[in-house]
Amino acid sequence: MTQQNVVVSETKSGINAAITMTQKPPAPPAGYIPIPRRRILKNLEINAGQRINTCIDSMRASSPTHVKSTPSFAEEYNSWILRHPSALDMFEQIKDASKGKQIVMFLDYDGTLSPIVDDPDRAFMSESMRKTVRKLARCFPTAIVTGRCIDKVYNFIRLAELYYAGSHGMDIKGPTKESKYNKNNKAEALLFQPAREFVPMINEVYQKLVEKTKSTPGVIVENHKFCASVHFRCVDEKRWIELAQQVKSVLKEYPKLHLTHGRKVLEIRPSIKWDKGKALEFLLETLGFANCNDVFPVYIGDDKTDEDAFKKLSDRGQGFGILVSKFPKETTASYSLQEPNEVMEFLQRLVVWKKVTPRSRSRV
Ligand SMILES: O=P(O)(O)OC[C@H]1O[C@H](O[C@H]2O[C@H](CO)[C@@H](O)[C@H](O)[C@H]2O)[C@H](O)[C@@H](O)[C@@H]1O
Repeated sequence: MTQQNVVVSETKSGINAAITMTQKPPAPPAGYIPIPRRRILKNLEINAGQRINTCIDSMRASSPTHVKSTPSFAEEYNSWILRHPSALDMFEQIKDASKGKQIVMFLDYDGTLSPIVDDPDRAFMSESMRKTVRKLARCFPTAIVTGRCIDKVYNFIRLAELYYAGSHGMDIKGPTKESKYNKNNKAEALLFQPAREFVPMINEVYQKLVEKTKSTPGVIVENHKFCASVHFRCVDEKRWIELAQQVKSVLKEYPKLHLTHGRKVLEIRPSIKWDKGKALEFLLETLGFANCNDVFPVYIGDDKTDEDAFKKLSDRGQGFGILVSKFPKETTASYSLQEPNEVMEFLQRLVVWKKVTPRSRSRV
């Protein structure tokens, strides 16, 4: 396998934070009114408290408790579905919009191809979903874009003909099985890891997180090689503050890492300018669609981290995003599907359409 250049850029905030902690404060300017040290410390405590509260708010937001039968929910849902109609209901329009263009499929895993379950190690994909994705990959170039590390997601999917972008796009690999889209196994050489230098740090943080959170019942910590996850789906809500504090106390030693939130999961990620949106763009370039007008990328995902990819498509003005959700959520995706079963139906319809569409009407 060949390896492409490693591009790593760090956010200023992480570096600044490190400098602030080690440097002596500069001399006060003329007219400077000294603030008592006690008040500064108090303010720092308030800021730290606010940060924990923000973290707790995000943890709650990742697990909304909607009462579907209330009139206000119905009203909110009806207005949302008008803005993000079902991709199944809009299938004819989607077909029309993509005619003559090369569809490229991007699929998130958890909550999109497999239903959300309590134990991340048991998030199995159904056999019918696997068959559908296999057929899909015969019709269109298809990539899995996931927060999980490639090895874990591959164990669930087991389809060698797909592109994989694991660890939130920080680990990109091409198909290992020859297909229509990677003749002569050219794509097999593809390996792109923009956060490679963070692997030892993530390993260290993972071990510290396991140690720090072991007193919190229900917590699961996962090592995804280029990032780590702390699951709180099975942690009693009364202990969320304690858990957020444990995680933050580990992270404060690592200014080059930052925290994001997924579905009942805290994600620890390197502070580099890379996300699922960048991974999508990279894959389109790899497939030869860098400056192409006749490409039609479709990204299906259910989580906050998928928004980076939805936004990328919206910025490019190409294709569209589909959010998998039963509940109204703020999103840049154009369409929606309620659950993995609907995703499967949508993919099956694409396959059937592709098979009956004369060659002249679609690009491949
Ligand atoms: O990008 P994704 O493929 O959606 O991965 C995001 C996270 O997915 C997994 O966690 C989620 O699914 C679990 C199994 O259903 C569920 O228990 C958890 O609450 C969800 O957040 C995965 O375990 C994480 O590491 C991924 O970051």
